[in-house]
Formats: sequence, C-alpha cells, structure tokens
Amino acid sequence: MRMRAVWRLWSPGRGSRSVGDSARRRINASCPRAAYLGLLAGMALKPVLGKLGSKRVVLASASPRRQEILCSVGLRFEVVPSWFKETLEKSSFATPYKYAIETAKQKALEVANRMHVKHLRTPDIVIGADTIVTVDEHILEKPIDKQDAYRMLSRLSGKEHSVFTGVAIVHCNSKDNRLETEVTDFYEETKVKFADLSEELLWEYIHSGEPMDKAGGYGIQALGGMLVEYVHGDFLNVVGFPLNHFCKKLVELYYPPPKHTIHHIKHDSIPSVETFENLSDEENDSSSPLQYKGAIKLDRSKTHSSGGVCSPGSSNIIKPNCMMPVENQNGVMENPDKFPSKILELLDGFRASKALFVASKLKVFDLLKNKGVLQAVDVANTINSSVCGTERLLDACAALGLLEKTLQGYSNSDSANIYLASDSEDSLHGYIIHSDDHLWPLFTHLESAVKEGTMQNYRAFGKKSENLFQDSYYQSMEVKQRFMAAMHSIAKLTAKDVATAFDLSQFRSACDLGGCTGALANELVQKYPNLKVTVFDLPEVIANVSHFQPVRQHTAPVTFTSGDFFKDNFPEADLYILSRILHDWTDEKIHMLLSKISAACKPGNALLVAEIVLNKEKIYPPRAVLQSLSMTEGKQRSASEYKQLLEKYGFTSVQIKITGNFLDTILGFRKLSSH
Ligand SMILES: Cc1cn([C@H]2C[C@H](O)[C@@H](COP(=O)(O)OP(=O)(O)OP(=O)(O)O)O2)c(=O)[nH]c1=O
Repeated sequence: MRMRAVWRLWSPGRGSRSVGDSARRRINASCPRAAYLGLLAGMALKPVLGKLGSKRVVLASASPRRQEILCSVGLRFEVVPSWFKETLEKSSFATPYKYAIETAKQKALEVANRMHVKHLRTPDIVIGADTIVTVDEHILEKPIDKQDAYRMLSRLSGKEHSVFTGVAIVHCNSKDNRLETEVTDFYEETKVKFADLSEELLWEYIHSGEPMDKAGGYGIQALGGMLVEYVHGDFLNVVGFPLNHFCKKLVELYYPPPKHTIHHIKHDSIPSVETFENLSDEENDSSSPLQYKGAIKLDRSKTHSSGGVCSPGSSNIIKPNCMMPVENQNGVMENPDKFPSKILELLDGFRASKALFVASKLKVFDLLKNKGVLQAVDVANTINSSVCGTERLLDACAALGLLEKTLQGYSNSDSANIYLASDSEDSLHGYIIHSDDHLWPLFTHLESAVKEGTMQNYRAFGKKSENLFQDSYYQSMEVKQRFMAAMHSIAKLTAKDVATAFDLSQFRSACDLGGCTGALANELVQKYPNLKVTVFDLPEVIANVSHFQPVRQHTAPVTFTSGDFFKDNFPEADLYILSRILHDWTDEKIHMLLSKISAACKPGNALLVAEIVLNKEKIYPPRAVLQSLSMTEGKQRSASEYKQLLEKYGFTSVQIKITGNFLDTILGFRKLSSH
C-alpha cells in the first residue's frame, strides 16, 4: 500500500527510544546525523558545543522527535519530561506564538524548579519547546481522541495553516539555595498546505494511530507527509524543534561575533552567509551567555530564518537572482550589489511613520475593523477627506503591510485589528497619537537638540517642561489624557513581559511608583492572585485613571494613592516597582528616589525595575538609543550599569532578564544589613 512507503520518508529514529515520565538519560553525541550537521553548522556551532559540553543541559520534553533533532547536532543532554500541564488560557495571548513561547517557558521552568528542589541537582540549561498548529485563528494542539483528530484534520483539509514552535532556553544558577533563572525565548513559523482530504483517507490516517501525540493531529515526518501539498519554512520546526533558529540562538548567546570579524561571502547562486573568525575563548568571554538577543540581528518579524527573502509572501523560498541585503561592519544592512537599500529605507522612514500616524488619527483602522472591506471612496466619505488623498493614504498603508488591498477594496491586516484599532485590547493608538502630537514636533528640532544638548519643548510647544505635569502645557486636560493614553498603551503592551519575567509569587504587596493608569498593576494581580498592588502617582494622574480600568477584570487588589515620589512618603510594600521611570531623570533625582526606596524596603524585600537595557557598547537596541535623542535629563543604561545602580542603594542578587520585546526587567533584593 502507498501509505507504507511514505511512512519511512523522514523518520530518523522513529520507535528507537521511548521515554517515560521519569526517564532521565544522558544521550551521547554519537547520533548518525551528528557528523553531517556538525559539518554544516561548521565553525559557528562547534565552539558552542564545546562550551555546552561542560554544562548540565536538560531537555524538558518527552517528545522523541525533539530528542532526535537535538541529538543530531551533537549536543549532549539529559531528558527530563516536563509535568507542566498545557492549560494556559489561549485567549489571554495576543498572538498564537506568544502562547507557544509561554508554554515552552513554563515547561522548562517546571523542570528547572523540580530538579533544583527535589533532586538537589540544579541544571545549567533547560530547554523547553511547544508546537502548535493554527488555522482560521484557532490553535490546535494534540487531539484528545479520534473524533477530535477528525475535527482537526478536516479543518486543515485543502488549506494552508501555520505551525509555530515556541522554544525557551532557561539558564539556571543556584545562589544561596535559591534558583535564579534567565530565559531566552524565540519562535519559528512554518506554513504547511494540505491537499483536499477525502473522508476515506482521513479515517484511514486516523486509524493508523499516528495523529494522537501530535499537534494538529498529523506527523509530517511520517504517514502524515502524504497529506501535505507544500511546506514553506523550516521542516524540523513542524516536527517539533526549529533546529536552525536554535543553533543561531546558541551562537548568538555564547559567541556573538565581534563586528570586525564578520565577513559576508557572496556567492552566485546562494544567499550570502556570515562566517566568524578567531572565535577563541580569549577573545570572547563567553563562559556565561550574553544576555543579548541582538548581537546578531535576527529580524523577529521574519520568522523564517534561512534568509533569502526577497518578496513578501515568498518567505522561505530562496531566489538566486534576488539582491540579498547583508549586514555591514556597522551593523547596517546593505545590499551586496552596492544598492543602498537600508539607507533608502531609513530615508523614507519619516514618510512611513507619518502615514501610520495620519491613518490612525483619521480612525481608518477603526472604520475598517467595523466595516470589513471598503473602497477608497467610502473610506473618504466617512473620514471626511478627499478621495484622491484617501486612496493614496490607503495604498501607502497597504504597501506598509498595515492594510490588505484586493479588488473588493481595503481591509485591516491582522496586526492592524490587534494593535491599531483604538478600541482593541492591545491597541497602540494612544502611543501613536502621542508620537504624532508630541514626539514628531520635538524631533523636527533634532538639529537644535543636538547642537544645544537640550530638550526642544520650548521650540516645539513654546513651553518649558522640567516636570511634565507642572508645566502649563500639560495643564490642559486633553494633553494630560493624551499622555496618559500613550503611557497606558505601552504599559499594556509590556505588562505581561514585566509581570512574568521573574516569579514574584513570594510577594504579598507591591507598590508601582509612577504606575500611571495601573496597567501593570492589573496584570500583576491577574498573574499573582495573592498580590495587592498600590499604584502611586501624581494627584493629576490619579484623578484621571478611572476610564482606563478594565471592565471585566477583577481589579479589587489594585488601589491608587496620590503623591510625589520625590517628596512624599510612599506606601509600605514587599516589592517596589519602577517601570520606565529611571531613564527619565537626572542622577541627582535618581539618588533621591532610590535612597527613599532603599530606606522603605525591608531586608529580603525587593525592587523591580523595567527599562530597555542597552548592550555593552550602548548601541543596541536602537529603540532605546533613538529615544535618547529626545534629550530628556535622564539616560538609558546597560545591564552592568543597572546592576551597579541597584547595588549602590543596597540591593543584592541583582538579576536581569532581557525579554527581547519592548521592556527588559531587573530584580534586586534588599540586603540584610543596610548600606
Ligand atoms: C505538526 C506536527 C507535530 N508533531 C509533534 C511535535 C510535538 O512532539 C507534538 C506537539 O506537542 P507538544 O506539546 O509541543 O510536545 P509533546 O507533548 O510531544 O512533548 P513535551 O510537551 O514533553 O515537550 O507534535 C510532529 O511530530 N509532527 C508534525 O508534523
């Protein structure tokens, strides 16, 4: 029968190992594919594997596929399957990949904690992964029975779907018997198209038993391969582990290449590749992983990591004759054919930003979210604008990927519905309007700002602003609310990262200093039901917080107290929080604030700081560096600077978590004896 033939197409170790819950084994680097892949990974991966050789690496997974794949690169690891139940509330994640990443993280953390507590054997590194299938905005995991498998497979029939694998690499450290963890995570997306499946074929496949332990109810590497018309992206990602992206991540963590050693090799028919030279221990102090995701810039928006992407939609198909942008020695992407694509893109950046601002201001995304698909003329009539102008704006938004354009008209992209419509849960509308009304005028005076080294509030708005809300410009209710809406949208976007970067379950009370609308506080009380959070902010802010409160959420443990954190006493708490505060103030003001917090914080209690943490050279991530151009009195800091700052005020065991998203987090515990 044809089925049997397909069964053997990709099955490197099918049935060769079965791993029970309690299985814990050392797998040797003697797998058959190790040599082959070792060769492929070449210079970049070999030293990393050398480093990992002396570490206790644990794979927190019962999946035999993951074991095979990881084994194939020659990594030595133990297998300790995770007991974490995959029951996270899917609807609470803005995108499916965030769900997969969080599940992967929880799987790995569960194993790290269990090994630390129960077995008193803290691993150095725990790897967790979670694979999901998404179709028509539904997340499909492993089927619970044959009927469920039938429902999944018939949903996939004849359609393209996405397979996401979230991966978490947890670095562990045992300090004073406490487990400290640092998580690096990423995801990979692969698109798979199924042929039209007849009922007969469907049931034949289900009765083979193969679907039951696989996301989406199929195994592409075996019999399920016959259901597939095409695959765009990393095949191994579908099988459960994105090996290519994982290897890049390891190199990035352990051997970020010094910029001057990156060479780009141009080849006639394959995309340019990077090679690293002289990556010896002496040159790269990499005994502990670098916390930076950006040392090699992997564009997170391009989820297919093999490069060679030339046109939208063709993501993983390498087109030999396309011009491939590569990174030059300054980290700028350039085209090997000397066409300055990146520079032209930067040059046009202001047009793109302004198109986004204007479309947001005219509520184009709100309109299309409500109406679905509209022609330019209908949009123009509703937003009271010219037809020709509206058409150009809509086309620009479509070109930027914010809208979709078909013969029927214009409609929102998925991300426009999630992030640009003003009424959506994760809307960035407030921040976009603030960027247009406040940051844009400031940045038109950048030249003066650079020459004078000062903020340009006076030139842009005719006002001075030492303290935002004390300036008459900010006395206007409209300006105040606009500012709060901007802070609220950023805080909402980042709250989950900040709340989950560390396990805060040991704290019973927290005080979010300058916590504005309470977006972070609300996230914290959802995540930690035993936590009570007080938001402490200026009276003008507290007076306006009511209409930012979530309608359906349980917010009782969040209270608001007004005061000035430089002058007034703030409430007692086990945990003090400073989110996006420190970068705005002078050293003198920071001294006042941290001295007060240090005095208020009891030994064993803690301070959580959320900021963008700069790399050692202080040029990454660019978002933080560009923010500095506003010339506020404060400054952005690197990881070691934040660590030193907290230690100076009596905080110890300082841990830093680089989230790779908007905000990073720093946690320090108040020393037993005061400084
Ligand atoms: C889509 C697809 C998934 N899969 C597998 C990969 C994963 O093992 C599984 C998805 O379930 P997961 O929950 O990601 O993993 P798991 O339960 O197998 O293992 P653990 O939670 O212990 O890490 O589906 C295939 O093997 N082939 C495929 O084509």
